[in-house]
Amino acid sequence: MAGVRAHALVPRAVQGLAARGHAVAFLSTPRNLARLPPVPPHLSPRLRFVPLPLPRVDGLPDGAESTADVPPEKIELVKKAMDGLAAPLAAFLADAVAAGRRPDWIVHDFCHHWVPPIAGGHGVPCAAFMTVYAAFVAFLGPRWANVEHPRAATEDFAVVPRWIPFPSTIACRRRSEAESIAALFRANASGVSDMDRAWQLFECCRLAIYRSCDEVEPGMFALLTDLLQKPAIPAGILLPPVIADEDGDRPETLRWLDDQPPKSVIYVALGSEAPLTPGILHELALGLELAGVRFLWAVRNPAGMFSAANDAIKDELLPAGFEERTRGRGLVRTGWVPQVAALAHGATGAFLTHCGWGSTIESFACGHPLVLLPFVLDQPLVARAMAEKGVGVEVARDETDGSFDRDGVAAAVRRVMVDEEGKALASNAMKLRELLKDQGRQETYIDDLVEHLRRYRGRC
Ligand SMILES: O=c1ccn([C@@H]2O[C@H](COP(=O)(O)OP(=O)(O)O[C@H]3O[C@H](CO)[C@@H](O)[C@H](O)[C@H]3O)[C@@H](O)[C@H]2O)c(=O)[nH]1
Repeated sequence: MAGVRAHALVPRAVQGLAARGHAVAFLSTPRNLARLPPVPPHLSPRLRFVPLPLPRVDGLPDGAESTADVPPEKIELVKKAMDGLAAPLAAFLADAVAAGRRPDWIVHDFCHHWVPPIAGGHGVPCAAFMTVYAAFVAFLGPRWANVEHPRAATEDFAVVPRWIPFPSTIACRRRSEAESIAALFRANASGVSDMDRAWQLFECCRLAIYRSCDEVEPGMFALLTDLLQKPAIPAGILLPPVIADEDGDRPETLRWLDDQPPKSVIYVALGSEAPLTPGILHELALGLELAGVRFLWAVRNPAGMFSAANDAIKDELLPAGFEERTRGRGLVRTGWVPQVAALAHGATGAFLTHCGWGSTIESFACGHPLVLLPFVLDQPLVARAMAEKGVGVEVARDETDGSFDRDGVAAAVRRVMVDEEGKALASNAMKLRELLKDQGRQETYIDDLVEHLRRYRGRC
């Protein structure tokens, strides 16, 4: 499990298994492991992080190990480099088996289609862990459904797939959205299409685990079980805990929030994979300026979130004079921002999000109304679902080319933060929070997952 996904998931999912008495080895690359929260001492006897150095591939910047470290056009190179971990994983597994420590399961990310054959050679079953919106997996569909109903043109992704048996609005609305999904079906610089990775995985794994739950996506797991012909297990929303003081040092972003009035700030972040151009960042900046509200903006450096010289690059990313004109009511940060803690802060009142599934889930915990600015993959489908739930409004876009402008940003931000409509959105978001805040209920999803792992371990 690479990068930002692991950062969000390790505390609840992996620690949740260790807390139930299971020994867990968490394999990832050194830099991704270093970004993870430390293992609590009471779990350290059962949970260990195992670093597998990432092989070099041409064109991948030094030190890049996750999608957050590279611009969108290099994301496939991260997958290609990750594919080079097949031999180290095989060696790790062979050693474990030889030492009498054969794992009961390997649980892995969607893109590692090479894991099940290696695991199968040692008689170890695999489970795929899907961190995207589960409905998106149903929208993509299994291989057999795509063979029966081929989707060749981008227009084919603008309609609800025939294999969704109940009334649904799940379809792309704009050409740019459909194009990003159609691209998943084509071979890319990693040498394998994303759909081939996912399909090979589904065909070989025994279970598919989803970061979701019935309260958020009712009916979806029965459909996925049916479509993919293997149990679809919701693991719950796996909210990471709020860590506000890292090593006792309160981050500057949180100190800035401490000085703002309650619920006055919109937190702005667009995740790690949205294809951001200077034009997009400028319109977003000018829209925030026009909206006239307080904001905390975690800007992803297009060169990679962890690039050095993060602050120097702001001059290139932002419109001239933007920071001076918004000083006092806005803060822009280009490095890592503790998003979960920023969202949970009392000064934050709304979230402008790209609708990545991780960010969307994190918003549920705080009951924030959303300004929806989706770009690619599952994000447009998540945005539509959030708008249908009445918890957010989407930034207006040109229906043909998908572009947006500062006026659209300002209008959506004001609808959520200033206008009367914002109160209804906030109230709906709080209702959703109430539905999901039952930690006992969320823990039963992990208990059910453990039960499934037990039950399906011996089956072929
Ligand atoms: O400065 C930062 C930047 C990110 N994060 C965290 O990083 C994660 C970002 O995840 P997400 O919101 O899912 O965004 P992406 O990284 O863009 O997610 C990719 O993967 C998701 C599934 O895992 C998909 O839903 C998205 O479409 C795809 O872009 C979240 O937990 C954030 O809290 C921080 O804490 N601080």
